[in-house]
Amino acid sequence: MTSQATGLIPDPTAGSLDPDNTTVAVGAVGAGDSGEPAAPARDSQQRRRGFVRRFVRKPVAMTAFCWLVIVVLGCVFAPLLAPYGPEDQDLMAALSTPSAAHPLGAGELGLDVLSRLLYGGRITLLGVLISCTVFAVLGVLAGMIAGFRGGWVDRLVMWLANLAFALPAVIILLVVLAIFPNNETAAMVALGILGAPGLARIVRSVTLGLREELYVKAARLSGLGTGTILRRHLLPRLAGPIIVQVSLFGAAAVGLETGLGFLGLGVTTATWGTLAAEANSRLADQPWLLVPTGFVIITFILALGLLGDGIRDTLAERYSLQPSKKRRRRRSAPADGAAVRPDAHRQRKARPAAAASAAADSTADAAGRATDVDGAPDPLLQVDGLTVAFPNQDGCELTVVQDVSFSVGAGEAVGIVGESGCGKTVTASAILGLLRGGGRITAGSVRLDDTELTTADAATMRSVRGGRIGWISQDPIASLDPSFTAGHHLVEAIRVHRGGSKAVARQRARELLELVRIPDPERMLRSYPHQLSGGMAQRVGIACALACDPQLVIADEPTTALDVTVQADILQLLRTLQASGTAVILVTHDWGVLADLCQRAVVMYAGEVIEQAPLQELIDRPAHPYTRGLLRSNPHQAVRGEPLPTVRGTVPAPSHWPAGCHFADRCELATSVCRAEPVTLHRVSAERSSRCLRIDQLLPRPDVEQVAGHAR
Ligand SMILES: Nc1ncnc2c1ncn2[C@@H]1O[C@H](COP(=O)(O)OP(=O)(O)OP(=O)(O)O)[C@@H](O)[C@H]1O
Repeated sequence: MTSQATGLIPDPTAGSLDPDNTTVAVGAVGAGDSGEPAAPARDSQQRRRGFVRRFVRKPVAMTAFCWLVIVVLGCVFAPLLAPYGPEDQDLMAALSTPSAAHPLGAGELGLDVLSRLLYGGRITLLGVLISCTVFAVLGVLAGMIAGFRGGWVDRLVMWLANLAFALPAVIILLVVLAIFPNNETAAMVALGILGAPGLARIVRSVTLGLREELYVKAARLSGLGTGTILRRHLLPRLAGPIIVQVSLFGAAAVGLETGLGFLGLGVTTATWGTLAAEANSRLADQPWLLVPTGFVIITFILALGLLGDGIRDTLAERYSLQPSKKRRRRRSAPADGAAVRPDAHRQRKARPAAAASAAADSTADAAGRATDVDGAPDPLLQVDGLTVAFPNQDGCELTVVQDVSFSVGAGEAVGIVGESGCGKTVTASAILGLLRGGGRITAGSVRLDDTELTTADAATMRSVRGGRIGWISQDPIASLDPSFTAGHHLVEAIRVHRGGSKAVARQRARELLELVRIPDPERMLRSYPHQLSGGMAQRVGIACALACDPQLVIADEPTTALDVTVQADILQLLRTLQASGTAVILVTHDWGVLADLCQRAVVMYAGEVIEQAPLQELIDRPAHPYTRGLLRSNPHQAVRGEPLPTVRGTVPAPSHWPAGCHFADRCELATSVCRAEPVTLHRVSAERSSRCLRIDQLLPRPDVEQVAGHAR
């Protein structure tokens, strides 16, 4: 079962993955895909500008930043910069305005205002730092875990957050200071804890959105653990809101710390707060004293807010450099189209039957390698009676995929086909153990080679995802984290399973890019997702899926988002991959794509497998009225001037599945027997099975070998 391990990856220097060399040459595709330089070159320049260059162009944020740096450095280096010690007295200069000896004047007993501001700032800023650290660590951790995990963890964290909100913060702080008199650290820690639920709520709501991003799913599918995904893929996207919230909280903490000092509740030594209190007490004698202290406190708070806004805007610009979906689609067309086969479009339009036999022929060797003496493929993947349910709004579980059984032999390509909502993606996700939204496998089993996946622990599943099973997404650009280069994605995917140094992983990444026919791998390693066309991004996605020589690749509508000419190349790549010995599950609702690649098809309808058969047989003689209807309504077979036949009605939602045959309400052959009770999948011949009771109306008698009992 590990046959793919070494033989899978042909020598990249051979120039092409194509086993029969009948199609695209490396140079051709390479030229085509590299024929998209204009936009990437511009994007590349924009990228190089980087965060710092964009930030320094914001005069307000830069001024705020400089002022904060000056104040912080002044406080940190107070022993070096301050002309006097914080308690040094110059009685002759008491309550004086600015002079050469005292640049900001002197307070009671001739204490130098500038020196006390610098020394006092050390205590104030340390308190603010402590408070912000507690606020950020607690808020970010709680928010990310609640948003990412969901379920009871989310409910618990939100319950605690609501509880914290309900507590009167000022009273709690006064209680803390009563327990720890003049202990400002305790007060600032308490302030951080009391503020953290607010940050947690914001982080949670952003995380809830981010966790549904395809690139997060892709990271899980490549085997990354939750901690790594949170740290590497979510935290950078959360940085904007976190920075803004921390800066606002920092400003509030400065205000509170000085307030405590002003009220005499903080430390007794000089802080900005005690200085303000002193100045306030001598307002009638020397009003000037309030000016420097008030100025520093107010401008520091203001600068924190402006800095937060500036950083947030700069981060937002970084992401706004990504093209819109529409632009992505536009870019995927001409860039790749320039050098694809002239007959690509025609091939895509080819009748499924013709393409099916081509697929069968071109992959006969691979399939042959994977068959035993009886001609039955080795079941690399065996799915038995898989049933999946999701919690519905009433808190009950609703079954959305029911009793799904099929197998995939080593090196075999199997297509799962059906209308939207039939359960294809849920089935694929269940195989990978990645059901979102509280979904769970309620019955059945999934076995990969010798590993039972439905009962495997988290560590085993992480090693399976991205290791033994690769995944190719339907939206290649969205599957790549916009914060990272293609090289980073590949190196990450390689190292998570194989470990080793970055240099070795990068070399392997380069080889993988050559393998998927990317003409300038070095440049691609440095490219960000927004710089890629759809076709290029999909090649990178395929390279990621192949990173650890998987036994099986699940491709979820891998060509749906691509231009038709690029589709042909991606399909060719998958065909070649499969011919090299890797099994492929292709999730699709496109017969053309299916026929291009697969030897067998599994047809799903309303959560059930309703038919499975070798592709050519299924196309020639469908054994279920739904398959027949789907094939008739295939747009590739449309006759100009004639309306395209359709299957009337729509797929019923899982909550409205009929008691009997799920297809009965749309079926022209259905009788009362079909509606009476559930219909099981029964064997039609050695390699075929169907869930239809009227099969004798569809197939000639000799084909109907056996119709087993249909009642459950
Ligand atoms: N998180 C979820 N919570 C509840 N129901 C879900 C969830 N995900 C999917 N479903 C339901 O499961 C059923 C199958 O959905 P699935 O996405 O697998 O269909 P599909 O055949 O892959 O469709 P498409 O081709 O549009 O992707 C649908 O009825 C869908 O509403």
